[in-house]
Amino acid sequence: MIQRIAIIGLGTMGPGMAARLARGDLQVTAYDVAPAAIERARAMLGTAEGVLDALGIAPPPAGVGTVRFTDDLGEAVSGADLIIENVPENIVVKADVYRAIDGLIASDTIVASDTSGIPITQLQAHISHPERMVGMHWSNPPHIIPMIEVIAGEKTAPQTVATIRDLIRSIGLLPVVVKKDVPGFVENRVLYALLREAVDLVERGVIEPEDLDTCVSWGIGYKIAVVGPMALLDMAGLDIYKSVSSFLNADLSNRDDVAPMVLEKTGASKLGIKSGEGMFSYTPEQTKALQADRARKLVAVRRILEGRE
Ligand SMILES: NC(=O)c1ccc[n+]([C@@H]2O[C@H](COP(=O)([O-])OP(=O)(O)OC[C@H]3O[C@@H](n4cnc5c(N)ncnc54)[C@H](O)[C@@H]3O)[C@@H](O)[C@H]2O)c1
Ligand SMILES: Cc1ncc(CO)c(C(=O)O)c1O
Repeated sequence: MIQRIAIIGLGTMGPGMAARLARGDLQVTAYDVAPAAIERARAMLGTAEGVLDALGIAPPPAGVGTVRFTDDLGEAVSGADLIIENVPENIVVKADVYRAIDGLIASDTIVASDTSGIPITQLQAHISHPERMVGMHWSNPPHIIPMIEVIAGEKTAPQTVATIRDLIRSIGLLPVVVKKDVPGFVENRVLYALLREAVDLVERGVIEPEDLDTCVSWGIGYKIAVVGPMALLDMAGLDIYKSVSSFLNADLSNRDDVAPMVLEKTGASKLGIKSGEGMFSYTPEQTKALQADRARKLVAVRRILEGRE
């Protein structure tokens, strides 16, 4: 049974994840190699807890768990039943972490990666006892989005998958077990198909970025939150999908490299909210207001989708 969890890497994803797990009466230790990231995460924890209150996620009868921050890797993983690796999407960086923890943890401690899409089979080549490694892919913001993908690599034991699936379920979240270890798993394969086309349309001047967002959020996103893609095919009619896809599929972007617009912006350190500019520009005040507004709307929509309002 999982009771103690260590989170390694406290950037965009770590703090919300820590808050959500503690709300499930789990004891969390949170570690990052960068002291500034630990301080930022400490500050973000309270905000995430406020959002969990607004979502009406009541602590279990046993009470709320704890989140303890540490700058010592050994202390972070000591006695953990589960380690969630949450460091940058780079196999070299992730493999360094697995090597660093390998001698510090028991052979049956489960090691989960929040990778966005590196196959688990590749990751588990860098750890001893690969049967205890599993993909546990959260979606951002992790304290608000309830779905988590669970992915087995070639060497993952079925029991490891079952333990993580049951843990997710036990704290009121929604596990989805992905049946094949394909790059990007399922959520990001679908998301990146959409993002490839969206970037291409903006890059080719078909539409302005603001209008692209209006079109997709109101035309597709709002609807797809209620009617998933498979159900949408039935709602539209498979005959319509057959006719449209017969001419449209061949015209969709099939770019197999990164779009020049994205390379240009990342090359100029325009990374989005985290750097103050990306597709749009953000002052620190705007960022704060935007994040609060998005959290408020996501909470309201989720409550309605769950039939709680
Ligand atoms: N950002 C998203 O929307 C999102 C969503 C789901 C999954 N993910 C995945 O989660 C992982 C983390 O993503 P993120 O967006 O939180 O990244 P991030 O860059 O915001 O944060 C990564 C953190 O890891 C820390 N770090 C780097 N090396 C480390 C080490 N050796 N030991 C401990 N800490 C270390 C960094 O200091 C940083 O704070 C990635 O694999 C990413 O693909 C990201
Ligand atoms: C652009 C992008 N890439 C990856 C992920 C998750 O792995 C997300 C997300 O969760 O929102 C994302 O937006």
